[in-house]
Amino acid sequence: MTQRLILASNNAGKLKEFAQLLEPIGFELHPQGEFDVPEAEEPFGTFVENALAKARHAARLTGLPALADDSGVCVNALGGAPGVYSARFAGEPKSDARNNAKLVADLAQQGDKSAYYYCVLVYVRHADDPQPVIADGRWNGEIIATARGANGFGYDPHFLIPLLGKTTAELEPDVKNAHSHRGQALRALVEKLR
Ligand SMILES: O=c1nc[nH]c2c1ncn2[C@H]1C[C@H](O)[C@@H](COP(=O)(O)OP(=O)(O)OP(=O)(O)O)O1
Ligand SMILES: [Mg+2]
Repeated sequence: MTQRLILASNNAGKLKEFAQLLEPIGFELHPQGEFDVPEAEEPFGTFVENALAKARHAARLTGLPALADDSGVCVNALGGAPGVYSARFAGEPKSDARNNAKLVADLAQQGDKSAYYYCVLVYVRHADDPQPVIADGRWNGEIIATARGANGFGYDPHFLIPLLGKTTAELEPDVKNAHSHRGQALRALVEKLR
C-alpha cells in the first residue's frame, strides 16, 4: 500500500533525493508547495527544533503526515559554522553561490579543511503528534576551494569525500544517497516507522 507523505521542504535538491529514496519503498511524496504551504520559520539554534517546526507546520496546513529535513555543513576550523545557519550563511536571500563563496573565503587561511554534513529528519503523523519520529545522520568530508561536479545542490561542489576521491556533486545520485547524511538518516527513520 502506498502511503501519502508531505515533504515539508521547498528545496528541490532535497525533494529529488527523498523521491529516489522513498518512492521505491511505497511512499507517495508530495512537496508542501503542491499544497501552497509557505516556507516555515526556522528560528531555532538546533537542527532538531527547526525540523520539528517545519514538520508540524506542513502537517497543520495539509492535514497529512509530514516529513521535514533540517541539515547543514559543519566546518571544524569554524567552530561548527555555518551549521544550523547553512542556508543563510551569506545572508538573505538564500544563495548557494554566495554561501559557497563565503565558505571558501572564510577557510582560505585555515589549514584544517575538515567538515561534515549533518541532517535531522522529523516525521509527524499529524501536527500535534506527541511522539515525533526523529533520526539523524552525519557524513565526513573536507571543503575544497575549487568547485567540482554538477550534481546535487547547496555545498556539494565544494564538499570532497577523500575516500571516494570525488566531491558530492560528482557522485551519481544513487551513490550520494547510499552514503549521505540524508540517506543515513532516512534509512534509520524508516526502520523506526515499521
Ligand atoms: O546534501 C547536501 N548537499 C549540499 N548542501 C546541503 C546538503 N544538505 C544540506 N545542505 C545545505 C544546503 C543549505 O544551505 C542547508 C540546508 O538548510 P535547510 O534549512 O535545512 O534547507 P533549505 O532552507 O534549503 O530548505 P527547507 O528548509 O525548505 O527544507 O545545508
Ligand atoms: Mg530552510
